[in-house]
Amino acid sequence: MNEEQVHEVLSEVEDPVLEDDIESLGLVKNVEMGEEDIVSVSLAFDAPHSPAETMMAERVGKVLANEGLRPRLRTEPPRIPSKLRDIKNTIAVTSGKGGVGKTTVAANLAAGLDEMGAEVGILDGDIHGPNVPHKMALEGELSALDDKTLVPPESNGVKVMSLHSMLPDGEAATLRGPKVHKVLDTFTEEVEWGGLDYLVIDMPPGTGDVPIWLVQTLEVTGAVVVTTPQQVAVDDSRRGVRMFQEHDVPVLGVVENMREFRCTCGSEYELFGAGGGNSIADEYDLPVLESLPLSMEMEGRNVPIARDYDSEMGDEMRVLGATVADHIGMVNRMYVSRGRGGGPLRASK
Ligand SMILES: Nc1ncnc2c1ncn2[C@@H]1O[C@H](COP(=O)(O)OP(=O)(O)OP(=O)(O)O)[C@@H](O)[C@H]1O
Repeated sequence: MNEEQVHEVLSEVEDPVLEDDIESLGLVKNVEMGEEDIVSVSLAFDAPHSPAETMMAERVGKVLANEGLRPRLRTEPPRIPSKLRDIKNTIAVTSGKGGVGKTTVAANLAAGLDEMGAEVGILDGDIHGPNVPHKMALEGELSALDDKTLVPPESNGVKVMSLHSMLPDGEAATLRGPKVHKVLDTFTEEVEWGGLDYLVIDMPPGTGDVPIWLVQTLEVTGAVVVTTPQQVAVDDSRRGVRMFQEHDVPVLGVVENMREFRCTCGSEYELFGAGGGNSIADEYDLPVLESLPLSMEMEGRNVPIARDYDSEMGDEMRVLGATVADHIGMVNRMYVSRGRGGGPLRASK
């Protein structure tokens, strides 16, 4: 079999999200026949552990094996330029309003992706109220390799970079002007992440100077917008969606948090109304990535519930990790096949 025939065989593999075959989408970057029926195929996949990309890679392996070939698969990143060294994908988690669970979702997204086997970091971009360390029990402290390189502490394998680790308690809230910019520069230039599949950024709430600086400076792969069902939270989230769209950052979808109160007695109550997540998702043609209950299990936790395999909420947070990875993969593959911003971001599920 020659390389052209291999390409033909590969056109049997469908991308279930983009609804076309991987050859037509331009996702097969290179095919090389080697000795003893070994065929090396390089695919433009860059969302490690995404269920959709894992499934497509398995299918590629299968169709080639059916032809008597011995496939060796490689992935070739789509090369969306990144300001941060060694980071494949950056995911901004944002909310229009404080207190809706943005940090909780960011911490659990990071933990959920880590549970899938990915290399993950989290950047606490909420510099005036850095809360990430409280939600992720840290092992060790921030250390320095030299005067220009900081090594973040870890939480169960997730690297955590927060202003909280750099400043005495309470000092972050008083940072102003040039000092804020110095801190932001440190975050982007001096942290040794050591090769990540995903960096989750817990964005400051709202659409002020700092979030806009982060969006402009870090080449964000995709954004997740967290809202509660109330109308005020939804109104504020709209501004968040628009901020990302204005800076050409794909919004992956909406997470609706505190949808209803789930009591340990088994009953459910809609304390904050209903439908907020759906209304913003419909308005901007975005998917609802996950709809999470208000759960008593979240009380006083310092380890993300995504680590807990006995909890229903833990299952939901891990599903969120897989869904977000799939949407990041979709953004990257769309970038390869249609160019950035080339089409609506709704997965066909
Ligand atoms: N689904 C949930 N069920 C119960 N409690 C929750 C849920 N999500 C978040 N919380 C709790 O709500 C509080 C606010 O959450 P969190 O700090 O994540 O919000 P935030 O949007 O990041 O707020 P801020 O803008 O103040 O940083 C925390 O005490 C958190 O434990």
